[in-house]
Amino acid sequence: MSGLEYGSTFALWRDGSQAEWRAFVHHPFVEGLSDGTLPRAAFLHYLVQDYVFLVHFSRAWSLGVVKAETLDEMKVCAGTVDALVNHEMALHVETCAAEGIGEAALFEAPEAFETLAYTRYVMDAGLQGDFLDLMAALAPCCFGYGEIGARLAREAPTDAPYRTWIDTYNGAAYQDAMIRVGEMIDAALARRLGPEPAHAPRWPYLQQRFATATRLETAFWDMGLRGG
Ligand SMILES: Cc1ncc(C[n+]2csc(CCO)c2C)c(N)n1
Repeated sequence: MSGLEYGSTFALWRDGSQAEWRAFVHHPFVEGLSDGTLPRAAFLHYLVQDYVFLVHFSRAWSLGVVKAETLDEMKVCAGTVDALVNHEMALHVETCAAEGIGEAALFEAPEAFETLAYTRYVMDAGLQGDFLDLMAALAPCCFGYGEIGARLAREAPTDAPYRTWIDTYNGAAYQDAMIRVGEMIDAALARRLGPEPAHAPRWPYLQQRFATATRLETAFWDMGLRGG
């Protein structure tokens, strides 16, 4: 991958956190999704926690609407909230329903510390900081799953047991939405930091937020594996 699929800011952030990024996108949990060796119990444990994660992530994207400075930023953030609460969580609800776990149980699921740490870190980035701090903390989730979905769609066998998960994140709807998020983030940085955002004094702080959120993604996979 050239790293430019989701915009130039993401490419810079990813290059600035290479070790953390690799640990996230090549995690054993991801390789298990690809070759089908991931235990079903680990997948379901992950999926229940991911539902809780998405509830709080929707709140964080809603904060993006509050912190936005342009209508385009509001549109992308509001569109992501809509996609999450009205569409994306359906993958979780349907897969869990097939295993006898209802939506009320999902909503009530006790939150793992890893879920709590990651979602509240992102929320705090947005509350303490501004729109850019929030986007730096949200970016690994968007582009990481986009990258993983695209790679696994190429590498995994067509009849892989976790194909529905893979196809969801490799799907055109998801990939197009992430491209749009990447464009919006590039414009948001240019607007606030000028044409060379990486030279701005606060760039290292944004890079650090991206790195921390990436480490929290890795911890989330670790938590999934322990549930197996
Ligand atoms: C732990 C975890 N990280 C990332 C995603 C993927 N994701 C969650 S919210 C969102 C934004 C727009 O849809 C994306 C891409 C996930 N499901 N679970």
